[in-house]
Amino acid sequence: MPNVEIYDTTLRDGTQGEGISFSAKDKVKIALKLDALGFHYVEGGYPGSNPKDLQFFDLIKEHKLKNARVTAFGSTRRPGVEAAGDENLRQLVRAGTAVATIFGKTWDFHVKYALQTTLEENLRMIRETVAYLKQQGQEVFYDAEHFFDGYAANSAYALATLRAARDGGAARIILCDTNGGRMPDEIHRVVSDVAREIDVPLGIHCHNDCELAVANSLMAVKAGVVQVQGTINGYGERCGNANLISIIPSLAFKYRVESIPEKSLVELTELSRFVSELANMHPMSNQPYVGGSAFAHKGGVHVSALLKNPQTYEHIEPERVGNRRRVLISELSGVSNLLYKYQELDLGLGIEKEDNKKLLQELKELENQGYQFEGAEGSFELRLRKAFHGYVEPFSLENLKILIEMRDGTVYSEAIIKMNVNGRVVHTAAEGNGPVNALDNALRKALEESYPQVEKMQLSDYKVRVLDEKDGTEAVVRVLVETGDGHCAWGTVGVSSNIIEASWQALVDSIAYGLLRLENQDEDEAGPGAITGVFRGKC
Ligand SMILES: CC(=O)SCCNC(=O)CCNC(=O)[C@H](O)C(C)(C)COP(=O)(O)OP(=O)(O)OC[C@H]1O[C@@H](n2cnc3c(N)ncnc32)[C@H](O)[C@@H]1OP(=O)(O)O
Ligand SMILES: CC(=O)C(=O)O
Repeated sequence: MPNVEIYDTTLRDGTQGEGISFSAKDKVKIALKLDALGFHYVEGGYPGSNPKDLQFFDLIKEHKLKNARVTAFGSTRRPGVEAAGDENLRQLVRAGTAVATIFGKTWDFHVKYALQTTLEENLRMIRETVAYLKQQGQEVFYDAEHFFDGYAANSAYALATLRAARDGGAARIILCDTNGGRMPDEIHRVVSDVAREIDVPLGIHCHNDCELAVANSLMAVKAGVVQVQGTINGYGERCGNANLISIIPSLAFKYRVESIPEKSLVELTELSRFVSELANMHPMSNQPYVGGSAFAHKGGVHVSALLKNPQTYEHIEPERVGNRRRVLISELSGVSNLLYKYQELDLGLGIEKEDNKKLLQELKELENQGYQFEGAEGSFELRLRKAFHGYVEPFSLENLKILIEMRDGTVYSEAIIKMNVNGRVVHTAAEGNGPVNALDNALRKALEESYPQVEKMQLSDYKVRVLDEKDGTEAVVRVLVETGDGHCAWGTVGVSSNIIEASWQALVDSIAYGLLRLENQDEDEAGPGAITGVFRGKC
């Protein structure tokens, strides 16, 4: 038995978040993933709301889940009708889940204004709905909506609503901070009070409107709840729900409270990214535990200590949640950042202290001009190799011409380049959707005979940032390019007051770095003695 059950509502409350919508099939994929990781409950949707949620409940029946119990969500019956005649409840029963979770009103203010019924009728609605669903063979969880607001306004009535749920036969009563406005000390005090009054196992469901949903959920566990409801990445209505991706490792590592099996914790980073991918949301880089920046170290002072002992600036080892440590190169770096990178890239042997200081100064000077190596590890490594390992790009530009022509209202772009590729002069031209695309096409064309591998490299992101807007169209721009080969991705940078030149620098670095990666991969395969492990980027 776990100490705390994890109840995931990504597929219901998560989809109440702005911009979040899953297809029925994607919902099934998420449910199966949560099941595989040992989540205890997966709330699949609101069957009384829409056909897609009903479809999910049909689809999920085709799968045998190993750990999770699927639950369906709905409300208490409408005022003045029989539970058996309520359309929402009919759909809830039709969903055919072992568990039904219903929400009901706790706050007298809501009963009066939202339901527009009497306090007594609300108590009957709660008790009769729970009892009816139980009679239909479902285990019933009762979500006490606005519990903490209701308790603050009229604690006697709020407790009476919980007793109505208990009398109807609820198996769990979940206290909800629906508006997300309550503070952690209050949550602890109120949950402790309720635990003394109500003899049904309690749960917690918090929203994040004061950025406290995780803290409030942890306080509720401290006060004795056995179930925590929340969503992956904290998706949900308004500012979101309690983020299970933070709650689960905090329970495990900070409080030694078991929830999902310990072996699943290393999968949390992957789970977070899997769900953000299906939700079509950018992963949040500063997300605790699993974000790309959660263990990214930038300040030289931090990196210096980290090299001596990682615990100096990390609250846990990143690998425990499937994340990894990163060190960034920037104007805030010290020599320690370089030393860390050398270790990471197996490149540092024999570099003198003075040379490190010189390279660091050069990097800081370049950052002052507008370069940014944080997102351009490819460009950084090329500089490192040029400075200390005699690296020379296998190609160089001799001549470049860009033609832009407006014909019959359409703009045509063409790039003509003359290059030296491995000592051979190559002259090519290519068209493109715009001058940068034409440039990219011409560069690839020039290289394709000597380096057919270039075909595998695709530009996956291209960002231009104007560095000093007040200079208008004369301003210096920074171009950041991300390139991938279907397996890994790497960033490169270019800076100039001419956007074409900045783009060219970033493109050249992207291809040169891609070739270097492949070359070293081949050498890796060639066996011991080869230069190893060049790339540590996003794979
Ligand atoms: C705290 C939460 O997050 S609860 C979950 C909220 N989630 C959603 O609302 C998403 C899904 N919702 C829906 O698809 C729709 O709102 C439906 C199908 C549930 C209802 O649609 P409609 O019948 O058109 O009603 P509408 O959405 O306009 O209003 C909600 C109704 O539910 C009633 N209601 C609200 N809470 C409860 C409750 N606990 N028990 C019974 N009725 C309730 C409201 O009083 C209102 O009734 P009214 O139409 O008589 O004024
Ligand atoms: C039940 C629910 O989603 C809430 O109270 O926020």
